[in-house]
Amino acid sequence: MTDTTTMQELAKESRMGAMGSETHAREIRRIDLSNFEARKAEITEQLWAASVDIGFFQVTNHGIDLAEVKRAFAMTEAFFALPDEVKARHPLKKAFNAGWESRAQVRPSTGTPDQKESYQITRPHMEGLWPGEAALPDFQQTMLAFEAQCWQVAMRILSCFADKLGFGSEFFTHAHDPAVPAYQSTLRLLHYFAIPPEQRDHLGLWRAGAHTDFDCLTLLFQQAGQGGLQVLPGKEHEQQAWTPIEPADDVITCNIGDMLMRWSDDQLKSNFHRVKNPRPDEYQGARYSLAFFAQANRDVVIQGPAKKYEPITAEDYLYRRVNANFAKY
Ligand SMILES: O=C(O)CCC(=O)C(=O)O
Ligand SMILES: [Fe+2]
Repeated sequence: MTDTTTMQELAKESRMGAMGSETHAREIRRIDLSNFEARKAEITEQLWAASVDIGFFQVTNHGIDLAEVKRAFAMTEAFFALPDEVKARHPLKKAFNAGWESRAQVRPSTGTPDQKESYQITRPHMEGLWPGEAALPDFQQTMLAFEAQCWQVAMRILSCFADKLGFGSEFFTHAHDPAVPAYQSTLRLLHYFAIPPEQRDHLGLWRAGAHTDFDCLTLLFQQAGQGGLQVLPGKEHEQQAWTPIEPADDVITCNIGDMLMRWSDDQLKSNFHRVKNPRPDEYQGARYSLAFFAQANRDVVIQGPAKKYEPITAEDYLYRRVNANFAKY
C-alpha cells in the first residue's frame, strides 16, 4: 500500500464517528459449515457471495464445542477480574500485538479511547505476559487450546477463498503457519466496561469506535444478550445506516479484513464496524467478546491474482495500520 492509500483510508475512517441510524434491511447470512469436506464447493460459494457483498457473515456447526467457547469466556472474565496492578505487569507490546491495555486504543474515527480493556495473545511473543498458574490456574493452557481451534476454523474458511482466488487450497494455511517465529495471528480477549450510572446518557463514547480490521479474517465470539456490534458496508457509507449484528452463543461472526481485501484485489470486502455504547434503555452491564485475527506471517508477501497493488510484506502492511491506532505504548 502506498502512503497515499493509507492516508486516504484514515481520512475515510475519521469521517465515520457520527451516530448515524440503524437499519435491519441488510442480511447477515448464516452459513452452515457441517460436513465441511463433502460440502466444500457449496460452502465456498456461500462464503464468497457474502464476502463480496457485505464482508460479514456468521458460521454455524463450525466444529468448536459450545462448552469450550463457554470455558474460554469464563477464563476471560476471570482474567479481567484480576486487579489492574496485576494486569499492568503484562503490558501491551505494540510491535508484537501481545499483552494487556486499558482505554488505550484511540480510533481515528472517534478520537476518544475505546471504553474497554483487552489482552492479546500472539504465540511467539508471550514471554513475561502470562499471569501465571498461581494467579490464574489453567488460563494459559485453555486460551492456547482455544486459539488453536480458532486457527483451524479460520484456515478452513480461508481455504475456500484460496480456491476461488486460484491460489491452491493450502495457500493461506502456509501463510499463517503457527510453528514459526513470524506467526502473527492473534487471539484478543475483550472486556467492555459496564456503564456507570452517571454516564448513561453519554452518547459521545464508544465501546469500539468505527474501524475496519487489518487482518485477513476475523472470528468474533459474542454472548447472547451482549449486543452492540454494528456494520456499515463501505459502498453505502454515505447513508450512515448501520446494521446490528445479533450475538448468539453457537455462531461465530466472521468478517473480512483489509489484508484479505488487498490480497483479493478488492473483491472481498473489509467493512466498517463498531461496538456502540448501550442506549439508556438497554443492558448496561459489562460485555465480553473474543476475537481471533488471522493475519499472515510477517514475511509473507501479499499480492492479489490480478496484481492490482504492488507486493508488500504482511509485516510492513500491519506496521502502518497498527501505528495509526494506539495513543500510548
Ligand atoms: O467486540 C466486538 O464485538 C467487536 C470487536 C472488534 O471489532 C475488534 O476488536 O476489532
Ligand atoms: Fe473489528
